Amino acid sequence: MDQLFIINRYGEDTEKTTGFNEKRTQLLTQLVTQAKLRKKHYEESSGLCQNSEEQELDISSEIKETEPKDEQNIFLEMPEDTLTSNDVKDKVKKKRKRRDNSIGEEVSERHISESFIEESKPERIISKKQKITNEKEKNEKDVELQQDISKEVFDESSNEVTNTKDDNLSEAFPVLGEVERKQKEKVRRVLPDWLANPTVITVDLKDKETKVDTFSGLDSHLKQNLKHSGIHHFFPVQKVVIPWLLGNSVQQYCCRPQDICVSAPTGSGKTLAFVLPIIQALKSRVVCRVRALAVLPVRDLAAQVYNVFCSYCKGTSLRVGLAVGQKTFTEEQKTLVKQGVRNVTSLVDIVVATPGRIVDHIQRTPGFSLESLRYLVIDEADRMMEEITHGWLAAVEKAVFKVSMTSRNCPCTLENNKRALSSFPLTACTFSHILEPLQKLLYSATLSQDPEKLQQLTLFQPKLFTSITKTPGLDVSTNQHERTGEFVGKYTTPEELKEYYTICEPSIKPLVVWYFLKHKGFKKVLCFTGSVENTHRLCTLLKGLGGVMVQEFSSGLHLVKRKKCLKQFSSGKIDILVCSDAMARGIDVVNVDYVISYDPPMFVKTYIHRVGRTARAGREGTAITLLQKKEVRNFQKMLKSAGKERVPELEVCQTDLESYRENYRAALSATSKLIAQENQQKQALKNPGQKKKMKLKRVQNFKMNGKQIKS
Ligand SMILES: Nc1ncnc2c1ncn2[C@@H]1O[C@H](COP(=O)(O)OP(=O)(O)OP(=O)(O)O)[C@@H](O)[C@H]1O
Repeated sequence: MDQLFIINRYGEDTEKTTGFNEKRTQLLTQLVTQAKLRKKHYEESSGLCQNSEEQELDISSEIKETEPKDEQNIFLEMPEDTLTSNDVKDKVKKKRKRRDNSIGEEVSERHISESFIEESKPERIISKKQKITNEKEKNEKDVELQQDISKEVFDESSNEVTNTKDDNLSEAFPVLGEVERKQKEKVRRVLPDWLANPTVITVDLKDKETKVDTFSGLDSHLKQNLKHSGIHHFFPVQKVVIPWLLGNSVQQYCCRPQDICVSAPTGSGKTLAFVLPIIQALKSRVVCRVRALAVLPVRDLAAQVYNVFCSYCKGTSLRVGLAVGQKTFTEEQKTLVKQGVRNVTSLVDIVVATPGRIVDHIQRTPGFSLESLRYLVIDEADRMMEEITHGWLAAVEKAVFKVSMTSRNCPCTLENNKRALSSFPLTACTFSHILEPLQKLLYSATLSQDPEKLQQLTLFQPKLFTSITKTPGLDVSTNQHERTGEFVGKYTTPEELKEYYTICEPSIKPLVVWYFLKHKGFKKVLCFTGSVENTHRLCTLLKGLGGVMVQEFSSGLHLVKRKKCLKQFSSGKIDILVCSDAMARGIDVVNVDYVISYDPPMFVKTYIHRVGRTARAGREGTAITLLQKKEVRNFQKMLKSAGKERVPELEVCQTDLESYRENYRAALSATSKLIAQENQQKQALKNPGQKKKMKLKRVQNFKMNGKQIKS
């Protein structure tokens, strides 16, 4: 733009200015001689800066002569090349002053560039003028001459720059520090030793090597319960973690057992990997006290784990409690503790809870004690770490270590707690509960390695069990963490999972989902949307399209209804369950064949948990993500960050879709009307006046209908 402007400006000015050609020729001749002089001068390489300044001032005074009368206006708009001689002088002075004040590497850099600017200013003006003359053919010769000069001068200038840098500048301006800028090396994450050197488990769920019958360490009633549940072989994560925990279950009087973190793919049987060893370790307890606490992020997950504990505790005297806020607080209190005449006793050995509710009981349920807690299970550990800021773990630990942290781990320090013990009669039982150490067991399919978050968990000598699959092309080398900064098998997905993406415009996404069901015959589909609103809208639209059994699954549904819904889905009565991400984590829905991500997941963890609802326990499963064309790159990038190969595209035949378009349009308009009506009703319910009117209307309708029925 500048250049264009100058050309125009000079073009106009030259026409206005008389005798321009003569002056230009004079100027050019002057420049040739100056350039030659300078060349000579540079060769001698002395007094360079002074020289250039003089020349600059000479030339700028020449320029002033050629400038138009309307100087002020032009000054406002003009680039600095065309300033008047006084301005140029001022500028040169200012620059020199600034330059003198500056230090370090900046000094030398700025000086080099400024000296270049100073030297080349007149030449640049000339080269711009040259363009004007180029337009006018009569000055062709001048142009050629001028080009030669410019080239010569430019060559000299560049020579000068290097020369200046080498010789004169270093003398004139002392260079402090290095001029060269080194490229910063990327900061590489160094994992703590326990994350960098985990126990690696190869997850092959089809491996039938470890039979339940021959597995040592578990009681016969547990084995019976396993068989009742149709489990005859242990999955790899169970095969490794259960014996390790059982080995630790024997009380160690002088040392606290290591805490563990288990990272294994979705549906690989992590729940039984803590349920079985806990039951086995506690089954011979004498006094009923809370000895195991499993904390899960949401009510449904807690209820699921509670059911697993209950079914495997059959045949033992162990009792399990649930604290998730499903019942009223008083009702829940009654299931956890019993108020006696003189004291309060625990009614449960194992408690499954959500973080908020357990804190409530610690604070408000008299006699609810965690002082005997032996196992603290943190399932969906990465999600639970996010909740830690709410202080649930601190509250639990405070309740656990009420006696004193050291006395729990080492009897040698009991001396220090004489005062605490003096209020109790000393029995074997008193000592046993004090000596029970606490062990934290963390489980997740997407375990976080954020040191800050892990730090908050206050793990004791943690040990990591991680899983890898035998997928070809997967990097499973033991020093992988050195290159990627992540522990081996951080985001492992089931081997049986097939992943695809489908490109489609947002406007036809519902049609594509319907097409999969109706045209491709997909059954037992879980469809994830990004919000509860989208869930409702899609569900209504699919119902409108007809021909498929659709059900909405959201946190708005009552727990009983949700259970019923899942049952119907597993038995095949429902073709597609539309849900939000509330359902993505941990929920074990039997027989999900397809997972469709209607709205693409925002985070890789969300993706892993969503697709993990299928291909569970060694079954086959398919996951399809609906994407716009522009989203594909980011999606692939996200999966790459999880160590996955490129996911292939599943194309939808457009001509097949076309045949359903008419039907789709009708369903769309019906859906928007329906949703508008629903919104109106919701608004009306918010307004008390309207609420009364609607109630009256309903009563009237009811009376009318009653009369009609009677007649
Ligand atoms: N050894 C086994 N043999 C057959 N099925 C098993 C075995 N162990 C667990 N299962 C079944 O596998 C399914 C998934 O188990 P589980 O819910 O424990 O997985 P998970 O690893 O916790 O998954 P997520 O990370 O999604 O919570 C359950 O239905 C469970 O009954």
